[in-house]
Amino acid sequence: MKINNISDKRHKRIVVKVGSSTLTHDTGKLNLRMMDKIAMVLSDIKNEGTDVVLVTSAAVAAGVSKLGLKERPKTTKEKQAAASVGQCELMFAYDKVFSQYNQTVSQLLLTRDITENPLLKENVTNTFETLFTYNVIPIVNENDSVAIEELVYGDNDTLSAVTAKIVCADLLIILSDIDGLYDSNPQNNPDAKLIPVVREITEEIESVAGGSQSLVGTGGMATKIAAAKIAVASGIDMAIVNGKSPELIYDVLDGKAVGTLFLKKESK
Ligand SMILES: Nc1ncnc2c1ncn2[C@@H]1O[C@H](COP(=O)(O)OP(=O)(O)O)[C@@H](O)[C@H]1O
Ligand SMILES: N[C@@H](CCC(=O)OP(=O)(O)O)C(=O)O
Repeated sequence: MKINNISDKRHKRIVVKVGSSTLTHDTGKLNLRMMDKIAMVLSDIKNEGTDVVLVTSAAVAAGVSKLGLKERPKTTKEKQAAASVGQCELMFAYDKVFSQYNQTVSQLLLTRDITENPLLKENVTNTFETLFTYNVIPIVNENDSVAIEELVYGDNDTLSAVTAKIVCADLLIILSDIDGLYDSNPQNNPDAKLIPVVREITEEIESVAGGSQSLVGTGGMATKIAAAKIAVASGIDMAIVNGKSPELIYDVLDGKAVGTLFLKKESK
């Protein structure tokens, strides 16, 4: 069933965000099979002629594992150091999996306040646009050594919406550890029901979106709603789907009823 007009136009540019819980095993180590699946789908979509940006988390998780730490650090400086180690590991793994599909990737470490500084915004925009002309898939994470606030609150969801706004994407897809937004947190309520389409982000929608309960994820649904607000206000549709099946990205592009879709103002 087609639930939206997303598939009526060809997508010129999409941003896909994937969180730490999707990218790591319960052991805390990187889930390489998952990274491979994501690389395959995104490379395929790129081959169709759509510009793709990947916003990724999991630098801290990868660093914790590589440093052999027993648990995720509590202090900001330890998280920053772990992210610094883990970001190398993460990009090394992405470079390898994307190379299998003949795709060149690049790394951009951003802070979400870049839109507030015209010079920084112009520099970042120029970098993205030039990378697109080279047919590169840019891979974005927070600059965790610089953006202390974001590391503390852990919120790559907002950064993905800011990125989608900067590159003027048509669509932002957030891959989560859950099927989408429910009318209450399914971890606490087994009767919770999936909300397939959100046409307006009301107070009621905001009130059902809680925090994260995972050991590695941080933002929960609350930060995804914050991201959706930025996206829809910027004329960008946003979808939340389960990251366990990256093939769902094709379904979103085809306008099928998967996950939760937040419609931009003009689509209502
Ligand atoms: N209303 C809700 N619907 C769905 N998930 C919710 C809701 N409220 C809170 N959550 C929590 O948000 C989590 C998803 O966010 P998060 O833990 O940050 O993972 P990820 O980084 O994979 O997106 C869910 O697993 C769930 O525990
Ligand atoms: N930027 C950091 C933290 C971001 C974070 O935890 O976000 P998420 O996993 O999407 O809730 C990292 O890469 O580990």
